[in-house]
Parts: sequence; C-alpha cells; structure tokens
Amino acid sequence: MEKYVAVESVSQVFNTARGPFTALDNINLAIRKGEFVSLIGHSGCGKSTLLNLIAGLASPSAGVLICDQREIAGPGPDRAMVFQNHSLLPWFTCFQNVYLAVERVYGANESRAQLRERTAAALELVDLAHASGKYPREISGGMKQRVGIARALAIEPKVLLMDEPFGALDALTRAHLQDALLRIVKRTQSTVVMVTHDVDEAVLLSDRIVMLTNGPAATIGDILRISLPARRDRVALAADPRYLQYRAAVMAFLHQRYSNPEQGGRLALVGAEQAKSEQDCANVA
Ligand SMILES: Nc1ncnc2c1ncn2[C@@H]1O[C@H](COP(=O)(O)OP(=O)(O)OP(=O)(O)O)[C@@H](O)[C@H]1O
Repeated sequence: MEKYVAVESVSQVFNTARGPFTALDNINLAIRKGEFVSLIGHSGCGKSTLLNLIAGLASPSAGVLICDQREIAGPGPDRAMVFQNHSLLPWFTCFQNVYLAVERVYGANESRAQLRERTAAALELVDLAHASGKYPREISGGMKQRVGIARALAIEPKVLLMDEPFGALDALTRAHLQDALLRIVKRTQSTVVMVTHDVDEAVLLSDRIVMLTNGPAATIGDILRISLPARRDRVALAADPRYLQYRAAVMAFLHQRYSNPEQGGRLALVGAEQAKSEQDCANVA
C-alpha cells in the first residue's frame, strides 16, 4: 500500500499540574492517497489529539508523523482543518472568509483574478455561490459549516482534516452535508481524516474506521475496512446487510469491548471471539 500519511510509533504525553498525562500510546497508522479514514472512540480518548498531530498543530512526545514523504513539522497548506465550530470571521462575507485563506496560500504567486476564481469555485463546490455576499450571521449553521469546508477545499489541500465537522448540526442538515462531502471528495480525490462520534456517519463515509481504545494511553484497538461501493446511497444502505454488519462491529467495539469510561471505567476486553459471535448474531438478525 502506498502510504501518504503515516503515523509511526506516536505517543503524546501532556504535562499537567498533576504530573505527566499520557493521552496517546504508540499509535501506528498508514493512510493511502485518496483514502477516507474516520477516527472513532469515546469522549476524551485522544481523537482530536491525533488529528492535531497530523495537522502539525502539536508535536508528538515520541514517534514521527509523515505526509507525502516529509516529516510533519508544523501546520502547512498541504493539510487543511475543518472544525466543528466553523470559525468564520463574522465581519467578513462568505466570499471574503474563503478568499482570505486562498490569498494566504496562493497570494504570492497568483493574480487577484485567479484568487477570486479559486474562491468562487470552492463556494460553487459546496453549492453556496448564491450566498457568497452574505455575512455569517445571515446564513444557517449548515451553510456556515459548508463555508468552512469550502475554505478548507479552496486551498486544495492534499489532506483534509475534519474534527466532528457535522457534530453541531441537526440530523437532516447533517445528512445533506455528508452526501455533499461524499460527492466533493470523490471529485477532488482528497485524502480525508475525520473525527466523529457518529457510527452511521463513519460507516457511510469511510474506507476505513480506526477505533481508538479508551484513554489514558489510548491506542488503536481495531481497524475496520468498509467494502461498500464508492457511490453510497444512504437509503439503499440502510437495508444493506454489509452496512448493518459494519455498524454492528463498530457498536460492539464501542459498547462491549471498550464501553464508555464514564459509565464504569475501562471494562475488561470482551475478546475478539465474543465480539465476533455477537457480530454474527447481528448479521443473522
Ligand atoms: N493540552 C492538554 N493538556 C493536558 N491534557 C490534555 C490536553 N489536550 C488534551 N488533553 C487530554 O488528552 C485526552 C484526549 O483528549 P482529546 O481532546 O484528544 O480527546 P477526544 O477523543 O478528541 O475527545 P472528545 O471526543 O470529547 O472531543 C483527554 O483526557 C484530555 O483531557
């Protein structure tokens, strides 16, 4: 497998008032170009910490992270982040918010007309050309989030990093944006790493789901490869036995092998055999 993003023996220890806190312990993950990978795990297990390391917003305590054969040593235009909170500048229009990012990356080498063209194309990609002159306060939460995605895509990052991008949205808007994201990344062939809490979202969008164990010292507990057609129709998938099987496997990991730490701590590993037999039952049901 041609690895494009690589996380090699990465650990992250934070210095806290109560001493060192190991958030991540020995994470190894290789992601190929164009792959869509979701990170899932209970609250506080270290998903954002891992995403921030790939973004270059923090350095690991141990190990190395690589993007396109270069060590990640800080943030760069090859990796763009979309946050749960869209973080748009309220005094700028949608167009200006996207333009600002485009100018920062391409301003030195391209004319203003080219920068405007890039900005308009990105807004078009998320179906927001009609709202480009509006201010963030004048548009809905889902539209703001789409501007955030346009801003990230406009700089043509090699890797799109998303931290619960649809977490704050209602179910219908979320479904609409998930479908839009699937279409967009198919068109742009972007490599995507997305943090999510939503099992259905993970199965619908991902090529692989990386499941993290509970912290502290979280590590990768399991990786599930999703072999579903690239063009995924949520309505058809809802009754697809493979979809239900993948869903059950993630649920078994989250609720049996590693249940919520806030509801009883790190439970004993149920074991692959039991998880598998439960998964088989779910398949039959
Ligand atoms: N700067 C920091 N200093 C100390 N501890 C930190 C720091 N950042 C994160 N942590 C701790 O590391 C662990 C992982 O945090 P992280 O935010 O990555 O989890 P998460 O899986 O993204 O959680 P959530 O799903 O709730 O957003 C948590 O216990 C958190 O308290």
